[in-house]
This record gives sequence, C-alpha cells and structure tokens, in this order.
Amino acid sequence: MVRSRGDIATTPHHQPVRDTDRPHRLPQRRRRTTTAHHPPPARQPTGPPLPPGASAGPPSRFLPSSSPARALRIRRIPVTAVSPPAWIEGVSTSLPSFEPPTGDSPPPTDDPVRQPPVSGTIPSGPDGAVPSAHDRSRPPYPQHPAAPRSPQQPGDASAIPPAIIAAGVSRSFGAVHAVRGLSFTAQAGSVTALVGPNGCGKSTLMLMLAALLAPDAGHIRIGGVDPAQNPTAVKAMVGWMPDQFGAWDSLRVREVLEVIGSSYFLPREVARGRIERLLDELDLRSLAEQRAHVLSRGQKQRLGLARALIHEPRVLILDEPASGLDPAARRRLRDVLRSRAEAGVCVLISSHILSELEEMADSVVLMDRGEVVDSSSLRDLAHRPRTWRIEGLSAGALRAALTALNVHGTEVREGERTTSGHAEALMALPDEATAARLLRDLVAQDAQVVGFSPTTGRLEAAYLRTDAARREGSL
Ligand SMILES: Nc1ncnc2c1ncn2[C@@H]1O[C@H](COP(=O)(O)OP(=O)(O)OP(=O)(O)O)[C@@H](O)[C@H]1O
Repeated sequence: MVRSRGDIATTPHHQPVRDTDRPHRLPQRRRRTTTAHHPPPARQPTGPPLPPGASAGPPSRFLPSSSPARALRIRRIPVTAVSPPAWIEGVSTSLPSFEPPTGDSPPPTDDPVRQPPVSGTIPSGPDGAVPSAHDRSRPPYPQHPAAPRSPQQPGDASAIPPAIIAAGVSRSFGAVHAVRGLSFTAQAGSVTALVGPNGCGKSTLMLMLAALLAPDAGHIRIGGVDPAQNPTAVKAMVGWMPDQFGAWDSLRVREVLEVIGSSYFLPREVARGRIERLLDELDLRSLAEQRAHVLSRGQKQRLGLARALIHEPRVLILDEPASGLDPAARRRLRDVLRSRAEAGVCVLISSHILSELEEMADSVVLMDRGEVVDSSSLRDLAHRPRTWRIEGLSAGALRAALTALNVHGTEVREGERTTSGHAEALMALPDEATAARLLRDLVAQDAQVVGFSPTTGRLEAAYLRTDAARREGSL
C-alpha cells in the first residue's frame, strides 16, 4: 500500500477523498484540452520500445463515448497506511520425493509444457535412498524442461493484443525504487492476479496503469492508449479501486453512486439502472439510504467496487479489494469479477489472500522488490512441484504400499499423532499428473487411502518458491 500519494480531492460536499480515489473523468469531446483537471504527468517516460501490439491509437471498443466530467477541487493532505492482511503460512518442503516404479506407467503424451523447478526447494529423501524427481538420469515421469522464469512476453498469449501492457516500467520515490524495469501483460476477458510481499510495488504499478502516477521510464498501454499521452481516455476505460479511499461520509450510499455516475456524465436513467443493479449485485441494497460514514470497512469496500463498476469499464484495476470482506462478500466479489471477465473485461487484482485469488484468477504475476519474478497461467501452475498429504486408515498399510512402490524415506505418522486421526505422510511431487499416478498406485496397493490433497494451493506454492517467501522465513 502507498503511504502518501499526495493529492486529495475535495468533493462538492467538502469530504476529503484521496487523489487516487477520484472518479475517472471522461475525455473531452468539445474541448481540446483537459489540463486544468487532468494535468499530464510531470515527467514524460522514456524506456524501451513498445512490444508488438502496443500501438498508440486505441481500438475503437476501448474508446470512451461520453463527454468530460465536472472537475473536483484538489487540496493536499497526508494519507495514512492501513495494515495488510496476514501473509500466508509457511510450509516445509523438506520431504522425500515420489519415485514410482520404473516402467509402471508410461508418461502421458499430452502433458502441457511444464515449468522448471527452483533448485533446492524440493529436496530428495533424507536418507538419500530415493533420488529426487530432478536428478534421475532416466526418470519414468516427465521432467521439467529448463525454461527461464521470465515475465510473460507481450503478445505471446494470444493473437488479441493485451488490454494492459507494461514494458520496462520504472518509478522511484527519492531513493526508493518502487517499480524497476517491470514488464507484463494482462488480457481482456481474464483475471490477472498481482501478488507480492508488502512494499514490492503493486500499488505503485497499479497507480501508473490507472493514469494516476507517471512512470519515470518505460511504456504503458491500456487498451492501446498511452496513459502518459492521454490520461483522460485511460481513466474513462479503467475502473479503479484503491486499497483505501475516502467515502464521502455525508452522502448516502445511493448518492455516492449517483455522484460518480454523473461525474461520468451517464444519462440519469442509465445511471439509475446501473445503480439498482449494483446495489443488488454487491449486497448494498439494505445500505442504500445509509450515510457512508456508518459503513463498516467491508461495506465501504463493496461501495468502492460499485464505484469502480458504475461506468462499465473495459479494464478493472483493483488494489486489495478483498481486504475487510467477510466470506460471503468475498464469494460475491469473486462472482462479480468472474462475470466481468467473462463479459470481456480485463481484471487486474492485487491481494495477499492467495487461496481466494486462486479461485478467481486466470493468471498470476509475482512481484518482488519492484520487479516481476515469475508469471504463469493458473493452469500451468498444475505442472509445478507441490507438497501433498496422503491420509490412510492404517499407518501399516500406508507404509507397506509406499515400500511396494519403491518410495523410501517417507515418514508415515500414526493416527494418534495427527489431528485427523488418520495415518499421514507428506510427499513432494513434481506435478499434478505425478500425484494422480501415485494415488492410482497407492489404491492398487490397497493403501487404504482416505485423503490425498496438496498442502498448499497452486498460487501459494508458486509464491513460496520466490525469494520474498524465503526472506520472510516462510520456508
Ligand atoms: N508516495 C510515496 N512516497 C515515498 N515512497 C513511496 C510512496 N509510495 C510508495 N512508496 C514506497 O514504494 C515502495 C512500494 O510501495 P507500494 O505501496 O507500491 O507497495 P505494495 O506492494 O503495494 O505494498 P502492500 O502490499 O503493503 O500494499 C515501498 O517501499 C513504499 O514505501
């Protein structure tokens, strides 16, 4: 989160609102300049040439069609940081790897491309009797090809130009390099998760994408438009939800949405219809006539999301929208974002709640220290190593089955020592296909398996393999 972004807008009702929380105003139709209300970034970015597909002119479907919103007067007051949600728990990977019997099963021929393991995170068995899945000379199962862990290259995911392109983007605050030469893309019609530890630059990046902060270097395209050249058009395309924002406390919930709708110059009837739908969709109807200052944090978050959606943006940029939401509201958030993605919206969302991101995201961009350190589709994360928990009715039956499968060095804990009451074993497996074959073989050996599942989600496992997780002591 950003501790001090500077500008705060004051509404006609004189309620302080963060600069980053101001409604995006639509581009001018009649007037040629908007500099009075949308000054261009102080510094014009420089950087590497744009990747393919990053043309300066916006595709027509991204172009706004409305006239500009009224200006909000601006004054500056400091912004206070709020604590982020707890970071994820650590998981030990000091576990033996599964080595199925040679010749037991042919490797599947339709396995998609695998991601490379990070050396050292999936060690071999403690007694050395079982070679790791990565050091066998002729493994019976597919190995991970040595692909570089590099950020997605713009244009390689689809023939459709990405809705968000960042190429070599940097931004510093004095001596702090918040974002450093960062490149990534996000596609229309998908949810992209932005994940990384506190202070890694997520909010700074999002502010630049939303045309609210100028990069020092690099290039950004939102729907083909450069925020540095045409911030007004970008703001019209983007629905922005900051990690914290002023709530215009004296206004009622419905009035807040009406003000935002009018700031986009939505026709009154159009705005009214959208407000009614959003009140239902975000479970705000019972709060519609409440003044904003009585809302709880989670209710304000829902109102913030409604504000971001009111102009039906083509790109949604949401900074920790799930923080403060109860479980039902989080499910609702997931449904809302999935429905927008299915309708063709590009959704970029940051969060520390990886299990929930996993349920709604199509792809992930992992950041650390201002840089992208990894990126993948959620599907491809299935082909990465994870730790699996095997539960059985009998420790003896589980041990015997593992021995018969030539798996040595795996500790099988007796049911008296586990919370489930089942015998348990933990194993590091290179991918989900291997896990499926191990389960099949255990069942064939009558291991009395009653539970077989990964100990972490795909996203969490990917995060745990980053330097950030190691620094935090998660491993
Ligand atoms: N306006 C600012 N002035 C000075 N430093 C800033 C400013 N905004 C951000 N920073 C610094 O830039 C770095 C990145 O901050 P940013 O808020 O982008 O991180 P983040 O990944 O969003 O963190 P979190 O997960 O805690 O929200 C941090 O070191 C932060 O202190």
